[in-house]
Amino acid sequence: MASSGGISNQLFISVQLESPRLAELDLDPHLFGSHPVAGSWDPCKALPLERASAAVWNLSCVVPSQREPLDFKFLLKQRDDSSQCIVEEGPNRSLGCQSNEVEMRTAVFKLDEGKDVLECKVQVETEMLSPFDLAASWKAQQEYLQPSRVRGAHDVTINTGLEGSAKNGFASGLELDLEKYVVPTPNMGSGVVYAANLTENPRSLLQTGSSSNNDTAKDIVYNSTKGDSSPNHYVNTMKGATGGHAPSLEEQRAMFVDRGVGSPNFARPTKQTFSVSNFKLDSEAKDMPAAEGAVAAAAVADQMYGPKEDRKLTIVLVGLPARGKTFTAAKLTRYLRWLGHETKHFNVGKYRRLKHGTNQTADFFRGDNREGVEARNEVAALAMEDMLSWMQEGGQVGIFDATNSTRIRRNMLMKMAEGKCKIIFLETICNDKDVLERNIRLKVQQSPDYAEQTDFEAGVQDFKERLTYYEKVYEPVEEGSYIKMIDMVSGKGGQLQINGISGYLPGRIVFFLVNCHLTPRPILLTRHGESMDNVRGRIGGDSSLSEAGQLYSRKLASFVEKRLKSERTASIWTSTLQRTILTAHPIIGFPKIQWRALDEINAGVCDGMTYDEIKKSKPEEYESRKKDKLRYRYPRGESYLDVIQRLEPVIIELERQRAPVVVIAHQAVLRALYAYFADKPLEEVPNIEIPLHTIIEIQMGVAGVQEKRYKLMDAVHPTAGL
Ligand SMILES: Nc1ncnc2c1ncn2[C@@H]1O[C@H](COP(=O)(O)OP(=O)(O)O)[C@@H](O)[C@H]1O
Ligand SMILES: O=P(O)(O)OC[C@H]1O[C@@](CO)(OP(=O)(O)O)[C@@H](O)[C@@H]1O
Repeated sequence: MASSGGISNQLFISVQLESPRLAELDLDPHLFGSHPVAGSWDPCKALPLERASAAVWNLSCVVPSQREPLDFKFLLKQRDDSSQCIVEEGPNRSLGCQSNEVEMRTAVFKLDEGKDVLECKVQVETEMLSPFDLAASWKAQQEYLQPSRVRGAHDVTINTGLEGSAKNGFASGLELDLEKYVVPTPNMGSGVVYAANLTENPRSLLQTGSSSNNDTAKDIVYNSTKGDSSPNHYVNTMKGATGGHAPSLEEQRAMFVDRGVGSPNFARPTKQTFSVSNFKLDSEAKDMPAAEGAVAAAAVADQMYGPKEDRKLTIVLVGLPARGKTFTAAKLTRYLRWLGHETKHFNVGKYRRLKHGTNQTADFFRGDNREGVEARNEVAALAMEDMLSWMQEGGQVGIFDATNSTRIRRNMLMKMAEGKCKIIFLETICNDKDVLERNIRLKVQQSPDYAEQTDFEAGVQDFKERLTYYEKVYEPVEEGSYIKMIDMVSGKGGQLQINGISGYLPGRIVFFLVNCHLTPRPILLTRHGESMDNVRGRIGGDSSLSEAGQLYSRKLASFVEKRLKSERTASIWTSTLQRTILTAHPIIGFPKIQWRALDEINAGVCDGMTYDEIKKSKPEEYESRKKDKLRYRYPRGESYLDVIQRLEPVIIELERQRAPVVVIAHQAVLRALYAYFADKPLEEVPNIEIPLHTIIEIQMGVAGVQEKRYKLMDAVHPTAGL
């Protein structure tokens, strides 16, 4: 199978059927065939062609590249009675699924019990395309509202037309008001938490008790129930944290599995340093990279050849206030943690608030207020010290979040980091007045600095004054290695400039940032409808849907239609397994894209077995998985870590998309995707609850990520494993 970067190519099929008589006879052409996408030879599930002009009907669809040829035929349905089908004469049409082809055989239909013959001109083209090509093609069509072609192929137009649900007996009985289906969210909560509140707690300040105040100190409570007095045991209950999670003990302690990218710790944080000799000596299984392939290979190379300071990385944010520094820092932290890098976000503002209180007026930030400048430099140095100590204890990537807007400040940081870690400056620049105005208002709403300001407009005024003081002394970065994000969110000619960036991890960071944006849109995550294997308690496989699963597919179609009715465009992503394709089938009007990367965790030799059968016939496998479900790899199959690795392109593409996306996938895969959005530690991934017949809506917004859940129906057979 052809693939690029872990994404399998797809066979794009474009069909045209032409006859002036079809419309006269009130006949609608359809296509049905051997693949589930084409209805598995079930005339009820045949794909309708869309009328392009008086005599021409079109259909484009996508099937995964496969070994078996795709057999199909045309059939005609009477417009007012779709149960009356006329199948075309002659042998099945057959498409080899690996190449580009064109077929032109005329379709012949016998009408009126053979007394009349209808001939239609047919053109069938196939082409191998990547999911990216397809998404680009769809986007182009939406933007220009005219047919576009990507590498010569037509647009993706699947299940278009207004028949569909009601006509095919797909009525779902869904309530008009979707709010009726909302259920509580167990994790993220529906409120947005100001990202700075979730950053590292200032251990130097808390340990020495040098806090002079205040609200912030009051809000950081010692979690005595855990009986541990280390600074990591402070639970943040800051104002505004409505349902978001402060890093828990487990999260902070989470055994981050190094997926081996540019860091010295292979299996867990440890004070040991790495050398070629201890690499050889300590190469027992547990010290080896948890993931294999290119990622691990890059890590081995880095570990063996890279100078020590290159293996620790600090991203130092630079920029005027309200330029999205904290927002970007939090997002990058989440991404790197999800990939398995031990990453921490240090926010100097949090240190300032703890040491100097939350009620500082703009005056405190004046460039000629010597006391103010010294106080700010002092807390920056404290945060940097904390970060460097943490790195010495095994941390890999530190994100240092402050304005750092003068050269003197940056020089101080570089000096402190010398010989300890590599520094990359990440400068966020925004010149768009509208975006700035929105950002300023968001900051005054969210920042603990204004929590006690009852007059909102007075807060805005004070913040604007603070901004002008910063502007007076601001020196854009021209030194060292840097990434500049310039007007990336305004949608008007934004760009990313980079200087002196090298190495695997910095490269990934650049790629991630270039794909991020702020366009609000929902991402809907759902498992497929209940499958026959779910009913039998069998894992893996490629079974079709149970009756309950089919009902869910219809409810989901109705939900998508209602939820996305005001959207200009959206896309439906499925895996290449038929339970997700069948679940997507009733959805009309949106392109559907199959991703191999969304296929369920490969259970290898256990595929098709029940958990009980595994326990009885492979007790050692059962026990190993129970002990370490995250790292356990099924023999000839995959581990959760493998799944996360192959999902990275999916995450990047979800970040890049500006339109809503509906992801119909599987339990393990959705656990991994959800963990990214909910910032869950890797150790928790294999046990995250992803119930059947429930939609998890992730709202990507200007203030961060929010979650909402809709339960459309009960799951009959629970399918959580081991
Ligand atoms: N690259 C960016 N450019 C401009 N605004 C951004 C960017 N990224 C995020 N934002 C927006 O800026 C708002 C304020 O961001 P924040 O991170 O608190 O600012 P800062 O830390 O720079 O003071 C965010 O809520 C977000 O909507
Ligand atoms: O990792 P565990 O908890 O076993 O969950 C993953 C399992 O979920 C299942 C259901 O048991 O997913 P799916 O519903 O997509 O079929 C299995 O196929 C898969 O092996």
